[in-house]
Amino acid sequence: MTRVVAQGTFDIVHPGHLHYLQEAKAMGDELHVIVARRQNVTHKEPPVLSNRQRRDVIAALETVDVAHVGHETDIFAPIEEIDPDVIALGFDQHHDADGIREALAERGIDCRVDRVTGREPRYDEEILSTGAIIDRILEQRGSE
Ligand SMILES: Cc1cc2nc3c(=O)[nH]c(=O)nc-3n(C[C@H](O)[C@H](O)[C@H](O)COP(=O)(O)O)c2cc1C
Ligand SMILES: Nc1ncnc2c1ncn2[C@@H]1O[C@H](COP(=O)(O)OP(=O)(O)OP(=O)(O)O)[C@@H](O)[C@H]1O
Repeated sequence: MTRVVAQGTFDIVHPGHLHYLQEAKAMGDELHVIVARRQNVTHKEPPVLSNRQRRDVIAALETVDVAHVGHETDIFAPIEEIDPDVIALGFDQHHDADGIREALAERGIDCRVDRVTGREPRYDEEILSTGAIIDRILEQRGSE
């Protein structure tokens, strides 16, 4: 049984997220998803939706076996608990795969780190970024 971990913010789910989670699931048999805590999303605008709401939506997806709200301070604490065989990084996740491999080795966690592919829009109106969906909302509703 191969256990895979995926992670991200997942604020307003879109088909790019579905692609990521499907590819991550295809790397093994059981998919766990760590949903980033709002306080740890510091490299972009923090999510609009709460930790729990984002976790609950991800948990309801068919590809996902278990969804967890991430740890407050130590991103490797849930990894130690889940004990995955593979960590699937998203195509544009800012984390450095080698840095993660080093941190895993220091903690004695035996786990592969792979990156999944990105997905391009399949039609004109398809929006594959939460930030772009929020921009569209502000554009269309912001002045109401
Ligand atoms: C292996 C791994 C484990 C993570 N675990 C946590 C965690 O426990 N808690 C958390 O808040 N964020 C965690 N994160 C960070 C977020 O999932 C995420 O990468 C970032 O904060 C959100 O940015 P993104 O949606 O652009 O990837 C983890 C990231 C990685 C790569
Ligand atoms: N178009 C896409 N194709 C493949 N994976 C994607 C796509 N969009 C997002 N992902 C993946 O989903 C995971 C979570 O992404 P995240 O929650 O940061 O969404 P986002 O839409 O990229 O957000 P934002 O637009 O605010 O940067 C990341 O690993 C990311 O690589």
